[in-house]
Amino acid sequence: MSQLGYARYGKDNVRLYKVEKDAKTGVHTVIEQTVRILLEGDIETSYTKADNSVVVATDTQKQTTYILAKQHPISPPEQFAAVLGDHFINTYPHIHAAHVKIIQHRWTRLSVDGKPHPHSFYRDGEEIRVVESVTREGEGVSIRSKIEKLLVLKSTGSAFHGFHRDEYTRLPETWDRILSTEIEAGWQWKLFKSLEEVKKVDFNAAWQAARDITLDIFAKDDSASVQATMYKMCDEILAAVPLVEAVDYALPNKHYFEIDLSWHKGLKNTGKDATVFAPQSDPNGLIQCTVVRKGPKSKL
Ligand SMILES: O=c1[nH]c(=O)c2[nH]c(=O)[nH]c2[nH]1
Repeated sequence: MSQLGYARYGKDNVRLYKVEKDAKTGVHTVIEQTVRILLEGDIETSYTKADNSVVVATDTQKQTTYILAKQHPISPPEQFAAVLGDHFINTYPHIHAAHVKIIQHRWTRLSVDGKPHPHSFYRDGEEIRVVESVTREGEGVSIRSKIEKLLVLKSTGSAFHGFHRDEYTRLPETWDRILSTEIEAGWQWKLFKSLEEVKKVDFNAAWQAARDITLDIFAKDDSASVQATMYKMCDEILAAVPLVEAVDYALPNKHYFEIDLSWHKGLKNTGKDATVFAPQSDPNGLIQCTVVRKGPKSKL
């Protein structure tokens, strides 16, 4: 009558905190992550025959996360994701693939009396660093790194004109508008054949470059559209990180509407006189793209 089409299972929302204490200086470094593990393999009978003998319990996966976090660095998260994936496919012969997602939360060192404090940190925004990896037996590790929830706004230096017009078009052209978005940027690494290959890569430098490029272009570009600005970001990241195969962005266009206040004593608040705006929570534009290195034309 029926058969299992696809299955994977694991532990989600494993919260992890690790501190490194420099014995000489007394300086602590802290990392907080949220980990998801999903395993694939010869696990059909656990669904179809109530056969739990093939189940590596999700609690075991959680305990393993803690143990490997103790035995290995958990930063950069790309490498820890690969360590976890490697463990599951090499420890259990019937497990053939491990999907690992790690969200790294921000703990930024506090400055106190003008000096970096040795053991105090603060959350300087909701931005997260995300890694999604798949370790597949006999193939290697596929890794995608991401920046998410980085909220930015520029109060000028953005235009939108020359767009297609027809009888459905109401939007006026603008040469000066507010541009705000919550940055979601991803970069796909070339397939790594082994954990050893992964360990040689400077993922932190790539993350820093992607973040710097994103913010630099956001601020400096005389933006013709979200589309044109995000393409420049992708292009520069591809140039800066040779091991990256593709860069993608998903940018909501968070609109700020002008408010006509002329009904009140002729108050001027439109066009070049606009200073008070109404931020919109919805709807929002959503502009996405993936940019790859030049080669045979890909489908668009
Ligand atoms: O940068 C933009 N891209 C669009 O596609 C678009 N559409 C729209 O209404 N405003 C904007 N802005």
